[in-house]
Amino acid sequence: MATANKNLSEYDKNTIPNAKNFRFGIVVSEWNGTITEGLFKGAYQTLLDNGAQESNIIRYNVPGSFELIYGCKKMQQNKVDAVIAIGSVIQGETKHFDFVCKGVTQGIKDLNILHNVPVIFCVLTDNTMQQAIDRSGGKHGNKGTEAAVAAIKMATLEKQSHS
Ligand SMILES: Nc1c(NC[C@H](O)[C@H](O)[C@H](O)CO)[nH]c(=O)[nH]c1=O
Ligand SMILES: CC(=O)[C@@H](O)COP(=O)(O)O
Repeated sequence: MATANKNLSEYDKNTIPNAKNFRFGIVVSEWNGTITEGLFKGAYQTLLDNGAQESNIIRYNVPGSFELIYGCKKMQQNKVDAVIAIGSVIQGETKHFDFVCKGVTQGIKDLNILHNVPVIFCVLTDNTMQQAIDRSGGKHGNKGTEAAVAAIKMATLEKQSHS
């Protein structure tokens, strides 16, 4: 289902475990900063809305989405229960968009395989700035909200897998 048919900010609060005992890391790319800050605000507020404590949310900044891989690897070492990787990649004139998107996708996938701390993919890969605006608090909602819900669910899964 395309995002256009599903608002990214909509979720059933009754299906979300309470996050009060979890620690979260959020790694934010500085490229397209107005977009990534919107994504961060959505994710941060959703974590708080579902019981997370401000003192249990750690933020790192990295220059661009490609550096999310290293930043998330370091965040995984912070005794957090889940990591959210936030970036905004927007198509330019060249194929660089393809390499950045593929690189960060593969890198975050690898981190989920190599370490037992889930890393949530909150990286917008848009053709235009308007598409990014629409998905970071605009008409299609906020992918940061979606990512925070995923982070809480995956932190819960990881905890259950040890019990
Ligand atoms: N064009 C975008 C980039 N490019 C920068 C790379 O992510 C990386 O920081 C650079 O290649 C140095 O390693 N990054 C984004 O996040 N968004 C873009 O649209
Ligand atoms: C995703 C990118 O790296 C891209 O925005 C850079 O723009 P360009 O392809 O015009 O160099």
